[in-house]
Amino acid sequence: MRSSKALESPIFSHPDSQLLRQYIRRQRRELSIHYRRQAGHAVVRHIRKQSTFMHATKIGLYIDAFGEIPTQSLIKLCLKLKKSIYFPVVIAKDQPLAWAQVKAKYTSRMTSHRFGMKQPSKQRGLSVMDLDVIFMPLVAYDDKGHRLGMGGGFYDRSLSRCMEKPFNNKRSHRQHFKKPYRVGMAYDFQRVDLLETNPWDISLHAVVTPTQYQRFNTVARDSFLH
Ligand SMILES: Nc1nc2c(c(=O)[nH]1)N(C=O)[C@@H](CNc1ccc(C(=O)N[C@@H](CCC(=O)O)C(=O)O)cc1)CN2
Ligand SMILES: Nc1ncnc2c1ncn2[C@@H]1O[C@H](COP(=O)(O)OP(=O)(O)OP(=O)(O)O)[C@@H](O)[C@H]1O
Repeated sequence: MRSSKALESPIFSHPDSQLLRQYIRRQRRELSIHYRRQAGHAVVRHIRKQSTFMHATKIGLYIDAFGEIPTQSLIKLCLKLKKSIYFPVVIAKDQPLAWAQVKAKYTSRMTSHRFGMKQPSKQRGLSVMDLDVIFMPLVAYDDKGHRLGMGGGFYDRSLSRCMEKPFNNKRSHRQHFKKPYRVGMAYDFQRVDLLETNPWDISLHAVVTPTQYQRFNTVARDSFLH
């Protein structure tokens, strides 16, 4: 797919997160279903080459809404590779997400949440730190791996628990990160020059777009925190 340049409008050099959210969410909503589907296939072609993904067992995904990168192809791949897949469940506004496991016929056990997305009907599940890799929706990201989400703080709130603890996975030559490995899913136009950051923000290990799989230098930051 064609790459698009990062947004360079002056209003984003000291970005107002709310304005940026509105701007990118509108762009995302206007994409055709065909364009979105192609993007969903394209990201999978990058993901399947990643050893972190191929070695992972428990994968956190999302059910796309709001024009996000579709996850259907990724779900199919995970199931084909016999991985266990988990979807986020919003329990309450100030609570971390619960991660409910979903098997092949996942569509029958979903409910619509009033925020606008579908989620598993189950109100219980794993904690995010039990997952090996988590694919996260996002509104914008920058080259340092900062992530801007929908503004609910759900991912940051959930992931903050992992950052408080020492390395919670057995470290091998392959695993120099704190579980879960955090991968953002984005269209290329969601990259911005520099995002405004907050103390609670938890950055990404990598981002996958239709044109590339980009790793960030998050390892050093993870290590400082234990
Ligand atoms: N597909 C998907 N699922 C997800 C997320 C996401 O970003 N995408 N989340 C990531 O955190 C959590 C849900 N977070 C959300 C936070 C805010 C809004 C939101 O602003 N929704 C409405 C207004 C809601 C209201 O009526 O109060 C809107 O679209 O304007 C939606 C989801 C968990 N599941
Ligand atoms: N670790 C945390 N503990 C308590 N509150 C938090 C934490 N992380 C975020 N929040 C709260 O969530 C609110 C929204 O945060 P932010 O704008 O960074 O969300 P976001 O990353 O865009 O959303 P999401 O992660 O759901 O996609 C903030 O006002 C903040 O007070």
